[in-house]
Amino acid sequence: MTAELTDTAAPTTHQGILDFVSEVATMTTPDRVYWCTGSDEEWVELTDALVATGTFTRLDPEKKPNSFHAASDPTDVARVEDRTYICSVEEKDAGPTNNWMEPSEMKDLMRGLYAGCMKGRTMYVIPFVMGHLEAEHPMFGVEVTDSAYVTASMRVMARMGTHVLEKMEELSADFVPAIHSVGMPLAEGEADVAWPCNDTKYIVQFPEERAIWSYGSGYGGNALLGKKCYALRIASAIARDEGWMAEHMLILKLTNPQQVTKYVAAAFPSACGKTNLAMLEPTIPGWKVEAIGDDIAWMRIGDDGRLWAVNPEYGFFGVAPGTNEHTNPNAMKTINKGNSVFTNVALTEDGDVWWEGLENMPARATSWKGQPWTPDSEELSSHPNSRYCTPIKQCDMLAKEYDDPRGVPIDAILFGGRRKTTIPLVTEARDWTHGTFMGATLSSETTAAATGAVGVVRRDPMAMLPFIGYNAGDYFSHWINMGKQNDAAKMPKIFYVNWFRRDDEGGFLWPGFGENSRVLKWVIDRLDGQAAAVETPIGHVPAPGALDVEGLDVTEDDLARALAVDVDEWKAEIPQITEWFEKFGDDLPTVLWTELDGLKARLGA
Ligand SMILES: Nc1nc2c(ncn2[C@@H]2O[C@H](COP(=O)(O)OP(=O)(O)OP(=O)(O)O)[C@@H](O)[C@H]2O)c(=O)[nH]1
Ligand SMILES: O=C([O-])CC(=O)C(=O)O
Ligand SMILES: [Mn+2]
Repeated sequence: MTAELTDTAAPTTHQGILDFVSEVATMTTPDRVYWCTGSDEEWVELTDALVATGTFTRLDPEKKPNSFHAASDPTDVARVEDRTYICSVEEKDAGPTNNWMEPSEMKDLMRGLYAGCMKGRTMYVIPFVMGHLEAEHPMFGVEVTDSAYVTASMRVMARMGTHVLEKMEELSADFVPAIHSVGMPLAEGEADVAWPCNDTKYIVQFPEERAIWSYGSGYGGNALLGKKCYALRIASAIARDEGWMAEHMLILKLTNPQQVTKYVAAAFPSACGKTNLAMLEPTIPGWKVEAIGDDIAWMRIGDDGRLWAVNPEYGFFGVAPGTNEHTNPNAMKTINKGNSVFTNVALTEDGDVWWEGLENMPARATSWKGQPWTPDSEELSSHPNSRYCTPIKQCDMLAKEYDDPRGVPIDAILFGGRRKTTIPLVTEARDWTHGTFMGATLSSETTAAATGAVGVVRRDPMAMLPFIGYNAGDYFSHWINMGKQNDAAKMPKIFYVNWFRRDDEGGFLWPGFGENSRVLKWVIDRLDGQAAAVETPIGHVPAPGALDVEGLDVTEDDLARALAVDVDEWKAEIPQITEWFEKFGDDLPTVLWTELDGLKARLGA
């Protein structure tokens, strides 16, 4: 580490922060403590140091200015859901979908792991705020980490630095203390490796205490603790207590040819299309999409009784493979401006990055594993969960409302998953409770965003399965109550979409990406009753001819199959939903059983 980034004296009088930092330093014994400022000089020093240790490779500034390639340890590539715990005081408060351990037992165990774990390293102190610093109740955090990579990434993903620390001091603010260590202390004189980590991993949330302890991984949601750990797991517990919602949702602004504006939030599981939808380029003339968020939405009832959403993040942590000028031109423009970190993609000979699905396949490259790669190689050049980390402000199509601490009033919520069968392109819920049923029974094939088997259908309620920071049965009740306690007419309408239905040969029935604007149009037109729908056992679907398919290159047969409600496929779903609901015992709101009974009756099941 360069001389500049060493032992900065504590730049705050906030006693809670001072105590937290000194307690962690005493436990983990770093060689140095560095308080992050968020300055440009700090970025230069951090990234220079990361280049010096071999973690970063600087990309050609002509292609990607001020940008870097990183390759993780091949065992540390995604969120580790089996190592993720909700350590509530009572086991039942973690519910049947979370791993649990008694908090003091977990703390004893982790204190053992943390003891001396930062030896030989610098401990970075990152004061950050999720959401706006000017919010009515700013949501502060302090992450301490022994990873310069995490520090550089947190600078992109969250508002952080001296101005945040000063505000915390001014308000004597509460904050979420978040401890992160890669779990690889260095002995005297021992050389570091490019991606330190530990085979033992724990990603732990203490929901009552509002604290996060993470150990052993340097990757993504395991390590950038403002994201999944705070803005979803801890925030969902806070939101339940305070009557708001923390959801795994993109937020977009949609403007129609008559300049009428609507706001849509959408919950899809990891690697199921949130970033792509948030940055969509409509294929239908006169329509415009602007992005507000691509992963997380915090939603509160406003004075007007509507549900207002903000994106608490400051950057995009997007899936690289599949991203290209056709599927997501706006992501390409954003990353091409530079100031980005690319992890686990291929490095080309001319100092750029490449991944599967990107244009201009190189004749030779270095794979994410550091091996020579050519188009004939059997292995992929990039890990399927490789990511770009890029500042949100670089996105030209970011809506101006992103900067408004009040957020935007949501008109429609979409749930969606990755299903080869059964789930039609789009279905409208009858009401909020039915929409909650759709969300609670959401299913999707697993992806590479988490370790474990890929392509297995699992229930992923509201796309929050790995992120609900408390009992999922109580979470469903909270959803139901949000509808009951507020003016139903002002709550968003709920829809269920599936871009991933397949034909018999395994091809997608629906072209997706920009063409999804046609579905958004139907959704928006439904809000004021302009688009026709037919009632089916599972909800309202577009009436024949109601979906705008002008100029769309899809056969009538494929379109019909994408939209079809197949009663037999749905009957097969019933035992799975029943089994899923039974997991929650008495904690499942009875109205969800009533919804299931209604569905069964309508299907004749
Ligand atoms: N077939 C098809 N694939 C899509 C569509 N939208 C996105 N994808 C693919 O799905 C993968 C993940 O898309 P993202 O938009 O990054 O997913 P995400 O939900 O933001 O993922 P996380 O960042 O993990 O939360 C990429 O490989 C995309 O190319 C679509 O409409 N149709
Ligand atoms: O958390 C991560 O590592 C990446 C992400 O956005 C997700 O998995 O939903
Ligand atoms: Mn995500």
